Amino acid sequence: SFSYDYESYHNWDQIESWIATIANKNPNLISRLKIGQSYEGRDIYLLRVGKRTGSPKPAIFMDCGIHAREWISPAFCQWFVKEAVRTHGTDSLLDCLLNELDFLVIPVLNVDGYVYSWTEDRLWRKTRSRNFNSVCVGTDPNRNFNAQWCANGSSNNPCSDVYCGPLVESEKEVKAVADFIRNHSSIIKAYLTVHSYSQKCLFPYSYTYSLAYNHNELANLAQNAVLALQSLYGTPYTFGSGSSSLYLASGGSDDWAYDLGIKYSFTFELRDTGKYGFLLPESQIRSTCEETMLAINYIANYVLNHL
Ligand SMILES: NCCCCC[C@@H](C[SeH])C(=O)O
Ligand SMILES: [Zn+2]
Ligand SMILES: [Zn+2]
Ligand SMILES: [Zn+2]
Repeated sequence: SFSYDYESYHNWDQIESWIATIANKNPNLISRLKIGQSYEGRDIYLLRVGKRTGSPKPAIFMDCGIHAREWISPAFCQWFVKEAVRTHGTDSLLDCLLNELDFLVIPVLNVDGYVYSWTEDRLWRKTRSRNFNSVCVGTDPNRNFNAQWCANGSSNNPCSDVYCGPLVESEKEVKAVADFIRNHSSIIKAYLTVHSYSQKCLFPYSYTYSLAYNHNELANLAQNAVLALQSLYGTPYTFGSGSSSLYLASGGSDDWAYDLGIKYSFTFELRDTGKYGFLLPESQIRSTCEETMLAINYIANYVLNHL
């Protein structure tokens, strides 16, 4: 296969050409879709990973790079796709899962923000949409979904890093992913969104302290996913509902997907717990991705057994 360094961070140009190449090289396992365009006109790509068996298969949706500065997130989505290719035909757990499931992977959702974090401001979080009558740029895409939009845990100040935006789904990136999920909600059985940092596995709700209707199931699943993750290097993770184990946050993608009816919905906060924070060294990409694979595979296997 073509050479690509999965243990270093890549700029958008490199990731965009990786997306094209990995799909072209593996036509029986990967197809590339464009689900929309960013505010600044860049393409937003989705990779459908799974074996073509003719019949439509249940799918797990996973997005990376909602927040620009969280570079370990796109690194993980690339790692995941690489592992699907690498283990194809080996009867690995992932290979077996891919007999029955598709993974719908968005390597970088907030492409404009990602580019900006490479070129101008490494710690940028939001989109790069221009705000009417404000000098401040961008909306927090993870406060822009239609889930108790702009309530507690978000701000209506365009200068805030948790600015909810002028309207629900005001961001083209958010609208693109929400439209895609709405249009495929019958096959999407789980929603996963990958962030950093704080080493947590979170599930709904973040917009309220009320418990999700399958809270106990989600808590057990999160606990076991975290145990699987920890089994590799002992990296300590915590888990729980977003509101209880992190903070109140309205307008989130996970809560929105959950209320749409996708009952397995998780937000992963990858390494670390603050030593490097968003600036996780490249030397930790491999171990972070390897341990996270165990959690994702665990959840996927559970979902497959609970369709
Ligand atoms: N729906 C919110 C899930 C919990 C918060 C996740 C973090 C990731 Se940086 C955030 O969006 O503040
Ligand atoms: Zn295979
Ligand atoms: Zn984030
Ligand atoms: Zn985070």
